[in-house]
Amino acid sequence: MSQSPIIQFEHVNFQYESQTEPTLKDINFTIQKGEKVLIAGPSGSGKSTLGKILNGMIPEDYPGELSGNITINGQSFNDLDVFKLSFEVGTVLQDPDSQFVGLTVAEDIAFALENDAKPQSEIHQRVSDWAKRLDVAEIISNHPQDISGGQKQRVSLAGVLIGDEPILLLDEPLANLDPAAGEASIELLDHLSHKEDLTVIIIEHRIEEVLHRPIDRLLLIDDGKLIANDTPNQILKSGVLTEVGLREPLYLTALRACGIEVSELPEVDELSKIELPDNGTAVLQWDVEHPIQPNSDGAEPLLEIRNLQFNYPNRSIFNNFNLTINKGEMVAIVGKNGTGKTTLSNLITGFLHPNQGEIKLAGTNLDDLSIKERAEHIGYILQDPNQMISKDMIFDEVALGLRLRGLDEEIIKEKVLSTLKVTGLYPFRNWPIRALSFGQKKRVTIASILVLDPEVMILDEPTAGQDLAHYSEIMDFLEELNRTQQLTTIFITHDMYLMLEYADRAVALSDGEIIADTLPINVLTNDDVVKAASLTHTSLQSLGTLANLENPARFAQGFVDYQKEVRHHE
Ligand SMILES: Nc1ncnc2c1ncn2[C@@H]1O[C@H](COP(=O)(O)OP(=O)(O)OP(=O)(O)O)[C@@H](O)[C@H]1O
Ligand SMILES: Nc1ncnc2c1ncn2[C@@H]1O[C@H](COP(=O)(O)OP(=O)(O)OP(=O)(O)O)[C@@H](O)[C@H]1O
Repeated sequence: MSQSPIIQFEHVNFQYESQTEPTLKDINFTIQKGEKVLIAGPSGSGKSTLGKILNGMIPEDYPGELSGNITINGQSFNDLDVFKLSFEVGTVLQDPDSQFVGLTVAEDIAFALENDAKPQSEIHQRVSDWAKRLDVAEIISNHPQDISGGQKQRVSLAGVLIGDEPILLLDEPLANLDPAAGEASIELLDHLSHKEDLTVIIIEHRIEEVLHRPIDRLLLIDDGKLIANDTPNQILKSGVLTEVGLREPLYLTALRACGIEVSELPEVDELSKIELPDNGTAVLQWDVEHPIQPNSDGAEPLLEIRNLQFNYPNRSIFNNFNLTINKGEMVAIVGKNGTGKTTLSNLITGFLHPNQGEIKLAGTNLDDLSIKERAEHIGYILQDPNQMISKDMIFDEVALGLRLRGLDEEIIKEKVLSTLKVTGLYPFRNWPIRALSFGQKKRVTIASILVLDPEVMILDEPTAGQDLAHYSEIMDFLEELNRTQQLTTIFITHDMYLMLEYADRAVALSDGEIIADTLPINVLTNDDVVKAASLTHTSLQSLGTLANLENPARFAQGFVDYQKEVRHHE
């Protein structure tokens, strides 16, 4: 890494036109050429706002008051417009949908090169190389809307990496990727940054996943201020991440729970660098003292899928698929990007129709119900909140379904406000939705379904883009509904901790087939399933292995359960 600044912020403030307070306050930092920097911070702290300044969307698309000095690759920000900046900064946005310009995946990946008027043969070659590297070659002719969420993320990554800009900015690049693909992307970025002197800036909540490969520096933002700017090692030791409501790597939380003084260990930013005091006796002792509680199962079938067959015009997804979800269960559906999880949800909610087979809810064949009637019973939260939102104001969005049901306005108000409270949105009740961060928008969509009291909730990646505090708030709330009202909950997730923490059953899919249907922990103990479903082991398991425990996976589950217990008592 050469010591020459590529990005410099001096006393930068930014206030959106519609806000009364600045969103970024006196931000100062320098990023050197070739550095790999992680920007983290709670939801709504201003991370994406900072990203939007870097790529010129602020002030171009989001007007407001920007002050201070910014230099990018030796040029003053004042001399750079969005067009000029696009040669300096390649961006992968948080919401890949808003970035697609081509009619096919291939066109989309090629866009930057077409713009540079590169020869067609070179474009072809490079598109096909990048498509292979990001595992999207198979869907290269699809329309960008006709691919899965994780595939969209990979396509936008390919479309940016192909452009060769000196600075790469990625806003939540891991949000929709399956765990194995997430690791692969981080490895790819690491490889590129070593080889090509590329400066990489990653905005992410998922700190542990980003630290899968070394990061030079971590910038921590809280409430619009830069509160830490240091090596990951120093920041992790300080414990500041949990103080601002972010999730530190779980192996560190586990070490602290075992009574090990993390701040006294020399290097903690990789589990493999940690030398456990007394050969891990403290971990062993903790493990013995915390046996896991067996789950009780009550089996009253609620949702029954029988002999389901479904294909898209050019692709078969399900062939004789069978699954029963029982009343009151909290089920996680996990598996590789593009394996059919969202398709399955769309078949249940009626947005798609099976070619063969049937889906029943409490004995009623869902084919007999319209989408609207199904929606009375089954709430569906999409991966991308922007696809669900139709109103300008938060209150109106959450009230929409109740108004369609013709309820009295007083009752609507009461229900909406109480739902806004439990979803943590009450302070924003009079805000326009466009002034919310991505994570906050996601909560609005959850609120707008919860307010309708469904019997089954299907959530596609409920916690993607959420910081730990909001993630726990939403999931604890769903869990409480599940416990007290027996609300059957199915969630699709790529987050292995989420699965361990909240699901009482996990269904792992691969190529449209169920390859495991068992307790979450059993999914992670079976190496064949982990591989086929593109999952990863958790660092808690690796810590268990490091401490020579007999059953490291059981330790992981024990610790996750323990943490939840502790949180409930706080
Ligand atoms: N278009 C906008 N207009 C007005 N205010 C906005 C706009 N976008 C964001 N904000 C304000 O800036 C704050 C920070 O938003 P930003 O998207 O930068 O947060 P973030 O840290 O990236 O959050 P998340 O992790 O949830 O995506 C929001 O809470 C909101 O107050
Ligand atoms: N409208 C469509 N037309 C054709 N193929 C589609 C369409 N929608 C999805 N596909 C393909 O069907 C497969 C399953 O997609 P689906 O969205 O169900 O996957 P997923 O398991 O939810 O993935 P992810 O984890 O990335 O969200 C993918 O290979 C995708 O490219």
